[in-house]
Amino acid sequence: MRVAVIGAGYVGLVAAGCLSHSGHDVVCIEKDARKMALLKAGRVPFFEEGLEELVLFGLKRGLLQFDGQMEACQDREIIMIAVGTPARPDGRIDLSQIYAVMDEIVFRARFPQTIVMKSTVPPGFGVNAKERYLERARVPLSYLSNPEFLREGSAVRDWYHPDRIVIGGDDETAISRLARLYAGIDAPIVTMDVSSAEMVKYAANAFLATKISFINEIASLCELVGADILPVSRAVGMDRRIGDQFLQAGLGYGGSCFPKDTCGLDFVSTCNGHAFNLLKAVIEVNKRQRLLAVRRLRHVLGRLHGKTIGVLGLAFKPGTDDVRESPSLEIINLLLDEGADVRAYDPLAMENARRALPDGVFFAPGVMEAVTDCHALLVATAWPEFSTLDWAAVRPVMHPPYLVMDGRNCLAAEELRQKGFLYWGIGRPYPVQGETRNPLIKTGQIFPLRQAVSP
Ligand SMILES: NC(=O)c1ccc[n+]([C@@H]2O[C@H](COP(=O)([O-])OP(=O)(O)OC[C@H]3O[C@@H](n4cnc5c(N)ncnc54)[C@H](O)[C@@H]3O)[C@@H](O)[C@H]2O)c1
Ligand SMILES: O=c1ccn([C@@H]2O[C@H](COP(=O)(O)OP(=O)(O)O[C@H]3O[C@H](CO)[C@@H](O)[C@H](O)[C@H]3O)[C@@H](O)[C@H]2O)c(=O)[nH]1
Repeated sequence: MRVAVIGAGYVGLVAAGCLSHSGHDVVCIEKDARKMALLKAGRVPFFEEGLEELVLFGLKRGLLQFDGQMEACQDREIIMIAVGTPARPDGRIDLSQIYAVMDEIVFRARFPQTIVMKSTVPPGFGVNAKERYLERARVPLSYLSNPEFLREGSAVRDWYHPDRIVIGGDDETAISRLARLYAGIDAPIVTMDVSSAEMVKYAANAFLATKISFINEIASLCELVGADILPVSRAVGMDRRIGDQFLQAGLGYGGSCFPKDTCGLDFVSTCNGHAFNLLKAVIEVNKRQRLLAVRRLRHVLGRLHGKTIGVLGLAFKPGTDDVRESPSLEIINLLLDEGADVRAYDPLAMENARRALPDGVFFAPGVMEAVTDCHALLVATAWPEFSTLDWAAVRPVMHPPYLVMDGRNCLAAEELRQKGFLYWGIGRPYPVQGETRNPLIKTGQIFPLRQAVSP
């Protein structure tokens, strides 16, 4: 089929690469000139496992093209929109990129086409869009909601093996056309109305974020009562009704989706007169997890001014170079505010982090350079490179108290303790001998949740 994908970001480029690999004739339209130059040369502007190979393959077979102009979508049966929908500071979703492409599509349409919304847009958007845009078009245009559930770091695999394909719309012909596009993918197709499909996306992300904040709350309780979150979450997750995924306690969720989509859904709720208190608490707990790391460093080291902290991991999760809403970036900013010297390292995300962080951070060329002269280390991203590090070689280059704060519970705690580190994980037993309770976690007192969530 002849397809246009608008936006060559994580979603758009994966869609374009995978669809062309499946034999469709795809043009991917991207307005950023820097990205376009890279793409035309067969290079992917961000790291995503397996994507560059797909792009090169598509270019070579002539089934994938890149274009900087919207004219390129004029002769396509299907137009997929995959531009950004970032959050505004108040939580409202910024739909300006969507409006701009919808305007262009409608203005240029000369024959019936199907518009497929891959971007995450708030429930109700599609219904409004039909009135606002499609009724102005000179030719009949169909509109389908087709939310995307891929994860960064495993995006190509997720594209080919989704749990389900959700299609929202009322035009049966357009739905069948889109289903044919996905013919090579072995997944159930679930159809519904447009607003419901839009809601599925937000509900799924909000639920996954809820699981994370829930387990982080249990982790805090574990520290208070002297329990250990690792066996707790493992055994809780073995209940098939609960499932073992998204139960890893840590510094909280980051990335370009969960933070914006939880706040976006909260905003939609408020606009509709509904106080989604559960979701507000999920968001609040997530904010607290990041601050907890700084409070713990202060608790062990005293004043952070003049102390050297190594931050291992800048990407919001392993397997990506994306630093959008990365917990470690927020923590680094807080550490800098307190006068700490920060040495940072990430196997992939150094360049993006350099652009996002203020001056004053030392970006180490390797992990050993990052840990040298540090009083404390914070592991903020669970890169395998950190769990397999030669920790025996780390201690001699550090200063007392040799604190290792494991923000992702990805290190071998006992081994590190034996090697003379003061190891502290999230929801793990408090490291000071003779103490079972962590004196820092008094959720109700420090973060008066009830006050924070009241409308
Ligand atoms: N990143 C993910 O893992 C993921 C997963 C599922 C859904 N989503 C959703 O998909 C959407 C896209 O996310 P993303 O992470 O791929 O975004 P992104 O910011 O990585 O990419 C968006 C791209 O669209 C381009 N663009 C914007 N306006 C354009 C225009 N008028 N013409 C051509 N190109 C234009 C931008 O330059 C950018 O390259 C968002 O709504 C997001 O919430 C993201
Ligand atoms: O048990 C867990 C699992 C994840 N995380 C954190 O949660 C964040 C998001 O992780 P993940 O969901 O793996 O990454 P994303 O690529 O942001 O993918 C999410 O967001 C996408 C955009 O909407 C959706 O398409 C995906 O289905 C959804 O998983 C990261 O900071 C992780 O460190 C945890 O803290 N604990």
